[in-house]
Amino acid sequence: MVTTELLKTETPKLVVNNLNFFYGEYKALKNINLVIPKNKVTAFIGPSGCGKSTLLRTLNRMFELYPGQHAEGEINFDGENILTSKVDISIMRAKIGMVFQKPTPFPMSIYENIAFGVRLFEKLSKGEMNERVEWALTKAALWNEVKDKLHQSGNSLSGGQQQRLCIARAIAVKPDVLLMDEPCSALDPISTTKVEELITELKQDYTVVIVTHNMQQAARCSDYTAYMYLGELIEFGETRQMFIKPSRQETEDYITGRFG
Ligand SMILES: Nc1ncnc2c1ncn2[C@@H]1O[C@H](COP(=O)(O)OP(=O)(O)OP(=O)(O)O)[C@@H](O)[C@H]1O
Repeated sequence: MVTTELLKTETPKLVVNNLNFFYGEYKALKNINLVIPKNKVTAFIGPSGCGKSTLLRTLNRMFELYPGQHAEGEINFDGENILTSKVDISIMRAKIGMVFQKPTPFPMSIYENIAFGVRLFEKLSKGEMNERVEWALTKAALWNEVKDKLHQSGNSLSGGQQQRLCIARAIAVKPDVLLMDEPCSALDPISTTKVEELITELKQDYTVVIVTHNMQQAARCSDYTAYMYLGELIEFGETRQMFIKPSRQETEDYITGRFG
């Protein structure tokens, strides 16, 4: 129902149909059906262990890096099911980029952190690469802080700057979708505000999906929210609506802190 309403106003970017996910025998996602709208921020919320990160990692097949994990069903990305074996995984992961909970700069310079991934996909001249590095760092609201020290190690930056560097790295390969797994949980309040502002700006160009434990963060940053519990999608809808008047009692109990 919500999906039908949503499709009247939004363009779907990712469409999840009958998705089940298994860690070995354990079924961690149960028949998930969900539409992620284009150029919007969608938040996954729910109590610890409900499957938020699992769902996020399924959206670009990140789980395949680990043995014994598999997904069944469909995840249509601009109409192509990315769970089929025909898909070129490295191209798909460049289109559906990921930012992790802990900032993970590569052990190389700030400049190389950006250029490294770009070189895997494109052959740019030195001048074009310089432009791309500046563009990505500007988009990630980091350029002014690092433009005079591009050849210093990425690890020399503060935690908040490192996380923006990781966002710049993901953006540099020109993805369509950015998946963010609790991107602010290792950051101080000022860095968190910067990254939240950045997320709001990024949706002009990208579709953003964010996992968060922080209700206020979901309310501040997202347009749509999915509430999950025990591997099931309980409710999905407009964030404003869900926080004012959720349609399910379970969602209300979680949002108001009565549960979880
Ligand atoms: N590598 C794994 N092997 C086996 N089970 C796992 C693995 N990772 C997660 N699980 C289980 O899958 C379920 C969903 O976990 P997931 O990490 O997706 O939840 P989450 O909602 O992101 O939790 P949190 O908010 O605590 O990060 C949990 O029951 C968890 O114990």
